[in-house]
Amino acid sequence: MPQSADTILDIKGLRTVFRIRLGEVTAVNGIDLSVAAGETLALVGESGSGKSVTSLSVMRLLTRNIGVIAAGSIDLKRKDGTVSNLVSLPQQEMRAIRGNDIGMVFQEPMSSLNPVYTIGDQISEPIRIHRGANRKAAMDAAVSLLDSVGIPDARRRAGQYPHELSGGMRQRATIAMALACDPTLLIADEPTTALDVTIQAQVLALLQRLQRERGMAMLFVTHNLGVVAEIAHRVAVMYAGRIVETGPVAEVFRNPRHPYTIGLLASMPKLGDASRMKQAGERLAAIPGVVPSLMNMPAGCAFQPRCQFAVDACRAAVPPLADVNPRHKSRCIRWQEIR
Ligand SMILES: Nc1ncnc2c1ncn2[C@@H]1O[C@H](COP(=O)(O)OP(=O)(O)OP(=O)(O)O)[C@@H](O)[C@H]1O
Ligand code: NI
Repeated sequence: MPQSADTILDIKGLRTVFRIRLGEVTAVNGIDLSVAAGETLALVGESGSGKSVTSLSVMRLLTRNIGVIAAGSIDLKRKDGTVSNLVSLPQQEMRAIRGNDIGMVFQEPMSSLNPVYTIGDQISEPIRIHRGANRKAAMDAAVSLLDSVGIPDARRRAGQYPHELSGGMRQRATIAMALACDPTLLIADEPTTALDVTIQAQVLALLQRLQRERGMAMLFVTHNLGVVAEIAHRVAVMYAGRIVETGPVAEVFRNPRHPYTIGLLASMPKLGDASRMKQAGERLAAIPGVVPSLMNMPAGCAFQPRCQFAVDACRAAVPPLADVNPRHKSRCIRWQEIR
């Protein structure tokens, strides 16, 4: 499918490997993904499927000398309209892109916040660096950002240190920090997983509102299909480093065409049942069997040992990503038969 003019992130053939003592593991094994302006793409899958390694590859935050992008391209349309292939940029240029063209929100807000600086100083810092604003103007911008992410009494909060804020308020502050320079792309990796259930819903709603208002592209990593249904336009389901199904959220949920997606959906708690939604990660174990070890992958389709539909051909070769329709793809040779 041709890329639309407003494609912000365009990943092609990405392969990311880890060179560890026992050898090499391929955590991301040739994935294609694109996210347009104004669109949220969710990456979903069980623990270890390669979601975070994908987002770390885009941010070029892989552990140096251990995690390596071995193949593929990651084109990012930047704020000035130019397109850069992030794979080939030196780290020095990536530092100018992170926090400027790409905003980042992680699971644990304290991983983004420095405990020894006030919230206001931390949010105004990128504004001073990337925009060249003076101290006063940058602080005013930080306070207005804190206000826009729903932090009450923003001026006073800006003068406080991270430990003086609740977990939910801290995550709102990191979101404000991520948005400080008006990024074209927001990458959120499990941004609500560490929060209380009621706070989770509020932070999700906040991210959704900000994504819409700012027309950003958002890459949203989660293991929770309930969250996908709430926030994303399109979904890519990952399994053992590959995308096994992708398409518009409504269509994939209504008409899943990969046995793994069908299993995930079957083990998903009912929507709106917040306390059970939080347990969705554990409940994915409702699919019999376990995710294969990347060091010891099964022959053919990686899901075949757990699949009730598997036939000999599934063990013979890795299935290609087949077109269910131009927007909906499944990496299952039996996609037409399964229900
Ligand atoms: N620093 C590392 N060193 C070696 N291998 C790694 C490293 N980080 C990730 N991996 C490998 O990559 C695989 C995928 O990890 P990743 O963090 O992307 O999973 P994930 O889908 O984000 O799972 P989770 O839902 O638990 O966050 C891991 O199972 C592991 O084999
Ligand atoms: Ni992860």
